[in-house]
Parts: sequence; C-alpha cells; structure tokens
Amino acid sequence: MTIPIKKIILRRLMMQLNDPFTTSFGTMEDKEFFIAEVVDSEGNRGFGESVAFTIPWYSEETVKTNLHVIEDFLINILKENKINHPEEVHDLFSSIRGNNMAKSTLEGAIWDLYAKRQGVPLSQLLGGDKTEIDVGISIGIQPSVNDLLLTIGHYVREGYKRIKLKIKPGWDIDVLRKVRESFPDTLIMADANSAYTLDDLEHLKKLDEFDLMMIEQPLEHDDIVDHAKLQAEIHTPICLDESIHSLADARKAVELGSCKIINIKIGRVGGLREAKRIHDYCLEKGVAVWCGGMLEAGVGRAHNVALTTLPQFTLPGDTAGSSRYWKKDIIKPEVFVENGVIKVPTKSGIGYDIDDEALEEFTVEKREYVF
Ligand SMILES: O=C(O)CCC(=O)c1ccccc1C(=O)O
Ligand SMILES: [Mg+2]
Repeated sequence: MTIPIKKIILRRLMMQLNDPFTTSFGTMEDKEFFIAEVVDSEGNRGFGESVAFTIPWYSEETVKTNLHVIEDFLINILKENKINHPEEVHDLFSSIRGNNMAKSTLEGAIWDLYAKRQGVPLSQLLGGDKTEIDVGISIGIQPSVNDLLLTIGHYVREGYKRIKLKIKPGWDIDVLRKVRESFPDTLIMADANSAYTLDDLEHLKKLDEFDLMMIEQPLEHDDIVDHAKLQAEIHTPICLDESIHSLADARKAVELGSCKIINIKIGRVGGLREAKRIHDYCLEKGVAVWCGGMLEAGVGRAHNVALTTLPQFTLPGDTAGSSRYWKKDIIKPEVFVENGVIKVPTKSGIGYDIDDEALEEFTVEKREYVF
C-alpha cells in the first residue's frame, strides 16, 4: 500500500552543546540542523534529522546545501512518485548525485512513519533483534592532557564501554602515552578526522605502542588507496569513516585492505537502506562495524539506536546519552545510558516521543510542503 504522504514540515533548529567539541578541524559550540517531519493522511508523524553541519569540514554538505537540495529536488521526487516501502526512497533519490545527508533526512522520516503505520519499532523493521546496545563515547581535543585524563576518568566511571579520543599532529603520541599509563585496561581508540598523510607514516607507526582498538580515518577524507598502504605498515586496525559513502565504497575498501573496521553513519551513506546494505556486506565478510555519531539531537540519536540493533554492530558505537550533549533534548524520554548500555525502545517507529515544546523552542525557521 502506498504511504499517503500529506505534508512535510522542515524545521531548522539551533541548539547549544553542553561542552564545546574540538576535532582536528576546529571547535563546535552549538548545532544548527534540520528536522524533517513527514505527515500521512491519518496524522501519523515520522521524523528524520540531518547530520550536516554549518561548515563543510567533515563533508561537503552544509545546513544551507541541505535546504537547497531538499526543497528544490528531493521533495519534488517524493511528490511525483508513489512509495510503498521506505527501501524504495534511496533508489528514487539516486537521480540526484551525492547530498547523502539531505537524502537521509527525508528517508529517515519515511522509515519512522512507515514503522509507526505498521505499529512496529524501527529496530525490528530493520531486522535488528538486540534489546540493549553497548555504547562508547567520543571525547574531543581538550585544553590540556590533565583535562583529558579527568574527562576520560569521568566517562569511564559512568561505564561507557570504550573511549574514543580525537587526535591531530601535536596532540597524539605523547597524549596517548599518558592516557595509556593512567588507563592501562580501558578500551581506547583514536579518531584523526583526516589530519595526516602518508608522509606521516613513520609517526603513525608509533600508534602501535598503545594497543588501540583502532585508528579512525587517519588519512584524506576521500582516500581509500593510501589507507591500504598504511594498513599494510601498521598493526593497529584502521577504521574508515569519512571515506565510505556507499556499499560500493565499503566493498572497495575491504577488497583493497584499506580498513579492518567500518564506522557506519546513516547520514554519510544516504540513509538507513544503504547503512543496512553496508552492514549486511560486512556481516558476510566478517568485517566489524559500529555506529558513528554526528553530535545528533534525539531524533538522529534514536535512528542510530535502532540501526545498532543489527547483529554485525559488534563494537560499541559513539551513541552516548542525550545529556552528554544537551541540557534538554527534543525527545521524551531522552536517550539514557546506564553502565554503557542503552535499552532499545519497544514503542513503534523510532520509539521515543517528540517533545513538541522543546522542538518548538529550538526551531528558528519552519517551512511546510503540502502534497
Ligand atoms: O559523539 C558523537 O556524536 C560523535 C563525535 C565524533 O567523533 C564526531 C563528531 C562530529 C563529526 C565527526 C565525528 C567523527 O566521528 O568523526
Ligand atoms: Mg570519525
């Protein structure tokens, strides 16, 4: 049966992060992003969140390019086509190149809407069966090593299952050495967000000293070839993030030996259908995956929780609790982490209710598209 879409509401939100988040690129203090709401003829509401940032440092997309692509192309495609199942949306959008985060925003809302219409949790609709998921936390670059050690200690005591540290040239080997001395048994990994090149090979070999679970995206954001050369020279497993936009990218990286682990982000790969296809491929090939994060608010976080219930998500992801990012989230209840574990919600769709008051409070712009 066709999903009877009546209206799409696109809200631009602005939310302040509790703590600034610093990567090899720079510092984020607040977050501007879109929430899409797809409403059907019976008044069911499906929600999707865009993970694009204001500045194109992580990928080419931005909040502004999202609006252009959603409003000028993707909404028209939805208006002109009948959709029976959310799995069809990815192919419908394939006439538009790239812009995966924009596509994922609408696709995610349609998945949520469809799951609600069926009365099933999104996790179940995707084929996941975990009732709890293990999560880690990603810690930004800190003002000093002492601050970092205190921050790690705090989250280790809260029970997060693994600690991810952001690194960059000048904040790497010496920092990791001190972290290892203080936390000899903690599961630790590092994320460079493309801060190095193969010219740093001898330097990167020193990472092997620290028994890291993995090094995430050490080289260029669009590279898979140099990563294969690097992986051949280091023992620490490489995990690719920025470089993987599709199942085809994942296959090429695995075949080339560019990585041993893949970070799957729903927005980066253009939605849940492609995320699931990458997952299924990695399951078949025995490549471990985990769910990455983009400092999401509650809607995006809920989608991440649902995806992580699939079986090959064997490593703790970056889906920390809402309170790590926000004073108040836009969902009720917020995503709650206890001893590094999130209980997967059992209600239909994304499984969390929208806090309409909070959604309204953080909305700075609202547009409606009537079908
Ligand atoms: O806590 C999170 O949501 C993940 C934090 C994180 O590492 C990150 C945050 C923003 C952009 C890119 C990344 C990344 O995984 O590279
Ligand atoms: Mg990363």
